Amino acid sequence: MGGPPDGSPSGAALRVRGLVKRYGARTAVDGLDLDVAAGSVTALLGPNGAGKTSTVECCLGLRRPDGGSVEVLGADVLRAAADPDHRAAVGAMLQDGGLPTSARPLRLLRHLARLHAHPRDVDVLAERLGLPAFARTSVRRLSGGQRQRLALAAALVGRPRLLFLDEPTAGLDPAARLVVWDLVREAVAEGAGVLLTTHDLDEAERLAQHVVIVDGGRALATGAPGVLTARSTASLRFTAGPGLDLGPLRRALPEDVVVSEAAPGSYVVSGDVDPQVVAGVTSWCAQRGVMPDALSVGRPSLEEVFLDLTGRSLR
Ligand SMILES: Nc1ncnc2c1ncn2[C@@H]1O[C@H](COP(=O)(O)OP(=O)(O)OP(=O)(O)O)[C@@H](O)[C@H]1O
Repeated sequence: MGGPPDGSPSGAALRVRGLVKRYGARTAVDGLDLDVAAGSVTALLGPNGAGKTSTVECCLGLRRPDGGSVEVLGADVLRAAADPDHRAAVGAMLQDGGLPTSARPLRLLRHLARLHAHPRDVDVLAERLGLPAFARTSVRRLSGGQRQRLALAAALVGRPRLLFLDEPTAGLDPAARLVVWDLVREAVAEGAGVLLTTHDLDEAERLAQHVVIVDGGRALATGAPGVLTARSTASLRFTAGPGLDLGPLRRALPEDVVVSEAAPGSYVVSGDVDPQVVAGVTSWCAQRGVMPDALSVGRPSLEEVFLDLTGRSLR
């Protein structure tokens, strides 16, 4: 058996061009482009039904695309899926696990490690993910979070050069989340390319160098998290009692400035927010005896950019 494939000459771990996936009359993925560079994380973000899972399944060779191309470590995905060396170089942690239900966690990990040329140290990996606490429990009896930690260990144990992580920290406690993030960063530092699907924008901002926001199977925006947030204009936010009458404030501000109560007691002033607008808001507060709390002016978070683009929240 040869070593793991080195990837394409460009260093791309994954290259997707014009991907189309249809289920009967429904088009789940509609001409999507996607890149994962070696040694980096690309986050695929989108609301429910956006086409993320279909995309990942096409990239893993689990579904045949209806159009476009998918290159995995420099080879066409369907050829790569049929080649054991390529398969060994790709790790995946999927929502429905795919772990054998009668297996015991540590025995399963040791078995998987033996299938790879340069596996991670099973005991160290298991310890970090807290697997020894349920080493004797069969997969079918594990809790959701335990199964997830085992699935991540199984995806990482062979030191994959391309790693698919589908909501890796959903439902994990905060301490386990930090461990998962550390493990992902370590895999990336060793040169792995990671495609991360997540509903957690904080996770995307922390881990990803590149973000693709999808909806309706199409990319609505792509770029570094900082670039995506910098594209949007600054807004002013403050909290105060809910239900303030915003009519007089709207009339006091320029027409292109939008004032809204995004959630009860949480106010957003967006548009061309300049010093005059800030002064207009604070003097309106002063006239009404309103003490604005947590008043800030700044670029929106990735979460707000996402909401603007898709009109939907991720959660
Ligand atoms: N096997 C299937 N047969 C028919 N339609 C499907 C199938 N799988 C997915 N779809 C449809 O394709 C669209 C995209 O689904 P997909 O699961 O790829 O989205 P997603 O972004 O992963 O969603 P979620 O965040 O809810 O997991 C949806 O409209 C879904 O109903």
